[in-house]
Amino acid sequence: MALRFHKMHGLGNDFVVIDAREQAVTMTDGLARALSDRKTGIGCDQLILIEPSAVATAKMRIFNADGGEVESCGNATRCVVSLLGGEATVETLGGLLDGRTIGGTVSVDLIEPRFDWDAIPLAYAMDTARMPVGWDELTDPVGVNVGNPHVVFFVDDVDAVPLDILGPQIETDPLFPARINVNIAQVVGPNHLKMRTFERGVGLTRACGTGACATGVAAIRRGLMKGPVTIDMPGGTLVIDWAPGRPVNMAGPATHVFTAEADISAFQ
Ligand SMILES: N[C@H](CCC[C@H](N)C(=O)O)C(=O)O
Repeated sequence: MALRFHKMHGLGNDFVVIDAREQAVTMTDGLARALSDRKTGIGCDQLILIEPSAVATAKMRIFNADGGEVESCGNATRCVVSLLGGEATVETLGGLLDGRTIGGTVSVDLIEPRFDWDAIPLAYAMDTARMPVGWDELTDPVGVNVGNPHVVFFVDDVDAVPLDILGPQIETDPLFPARINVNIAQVVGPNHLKMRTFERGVGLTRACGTGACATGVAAIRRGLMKGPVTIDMPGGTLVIDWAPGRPVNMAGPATHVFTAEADISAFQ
């Protein structure tokens, strides 16, 4: 079966984007995992499917590298908005997301963040502004759902944290019944953060759009700063804006690397 796909990325968080409105594609967790594999497949952090929508410009389905379908993906949303002509409403499991292109930057409104323990979700009630939990040097995090679940730890030096070791422990802790995206952040200036993410279902990525949104919201909610917040990740910088009662906004680049066609019958 010939499959046409776009290889894209948002600050190095990379995607295989398949437009299922123009070709018949039956995506399964197994096929998503196989295509995402960097050694035996095409290779990406997330596999993205564009489908028709009755309520938006298009529907976007998101499959992590482990094959699991999830609610939201900020960097991929910018890529899909740019593919759809630079202005679009994108339907996801995490909500309807409005995006527009301003200069070379794609700006997307995610949802209004949710902080209730059972909206993160957590396995039991606790204050999500200062969660009384810890894993080695990572303690006292903020829990927030921006369409998908995130925990945010503030640390003195993000580069000194063994996130490759602590990330998987936290991601799969029973406290998080849907697992969790793990973010660590360091204040490097007024309204300026440096952060790294261990993503649910993927691992360490060069950038995480929803992670940056969750981290910017967490810093503002903690009173560390006000929006807009500049956030530096290993793959580059996003600007996050939010105030209580509003959707969180993320602005940054979307890169279309190439379009190709592949015979994927070996995967079926
Ligand atoms: N790993 C995330 C999905 C992708 C998030 C990230 N790539 C982004 O840009 O938001 C999750 O399981 O919720």
